[in-house]
Amino acid sequence: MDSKSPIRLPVIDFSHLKTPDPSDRFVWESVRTDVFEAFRDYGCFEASSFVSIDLQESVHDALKQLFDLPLETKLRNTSEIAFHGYVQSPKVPLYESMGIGNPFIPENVDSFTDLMWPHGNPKFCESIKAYSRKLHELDVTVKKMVFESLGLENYLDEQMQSTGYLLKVMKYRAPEPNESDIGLHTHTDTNIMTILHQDEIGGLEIQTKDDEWIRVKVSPNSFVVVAGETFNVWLNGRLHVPFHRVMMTGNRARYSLGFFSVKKSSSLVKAFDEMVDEEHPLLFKPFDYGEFLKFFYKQGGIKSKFALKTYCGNDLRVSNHAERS
Ligand SMILES: O=C(O)CCC(=O)C(=O)O
Ligand SMILES: [Fe+2]
Repeated sequence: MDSKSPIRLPVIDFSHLKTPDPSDRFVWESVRTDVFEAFRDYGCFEASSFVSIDLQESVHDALKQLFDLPLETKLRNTSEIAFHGYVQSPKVPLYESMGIGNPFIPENVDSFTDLMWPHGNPKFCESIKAYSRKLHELDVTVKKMVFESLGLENYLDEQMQSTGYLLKVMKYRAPEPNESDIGLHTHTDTNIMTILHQDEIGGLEIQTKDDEWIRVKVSPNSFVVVAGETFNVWLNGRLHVPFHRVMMTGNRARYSLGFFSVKKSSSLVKAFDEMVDEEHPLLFKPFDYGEFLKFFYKQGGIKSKFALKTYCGNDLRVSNHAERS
């Protein structure tokens, strides 16, 4: 048996939740408990049954069509914001990605589609729009559940106002026989939260608190929801933020998709006051997200494993010592 297969991420069924604010409190509260415990213990979970298999399939067809476009067409997708444009880098030779900012705004998907297909591609456009609406709904639902679990619901609206979104679509080609099988290096996500979906090739691996790697089971109908560093700063360390990576196997290309919620640049990230007390001393000093990203990319971006701790970690030993002296 594969040494990475015995443990599985918690699987949470979202099919009984009709809307983000359901009338059935019992279902809501039981899913909410599962979500919070999964984030606390694993930093992630599989959310099943949130979109239909038909929609998943049409989005995956759309991705293949997109990455099959000629390179010069893909390069038209440019942006000053990291990962919003076309990305291909010798640091991650198997990897290629493109991004659509705030994709639940229909005009943003329209202009991306026009850029790639000047004669139009209504099927691509409509399936990405429908998908983004669902992912946005899942994002809000999960955050509302985590905030409610800690009595922080009053912060939700304010935090949503200062959040931007990125739909990042990714292709990993199969490695040549002499190449490394690393699709994406071990990293944590520095943003608030990420919702991932991978196709049937698989390869996403998540590290547990006990440093064991779990190879995420492929499922056509589920997403992996991953807690990011920013979320953990707000909650002053109450979540686990998992290391993860992509390892390629076999000889077929892998397609995946990530819906990233990101604190807007030039907004302050700091722990909520209620999360800091004697038992939970402040772990991270308040910081500006845009400034942190500049530091992060200077350090080599995705390869710098403990970037946030290095940037703004509160060295408790030092501050305790300072208080004493
Ligand atoms: O492709 C994947 O499944 C993972 C991507 C990822 O972790 C990231 O872009 O941060
Ligand atoms: Fe990631």
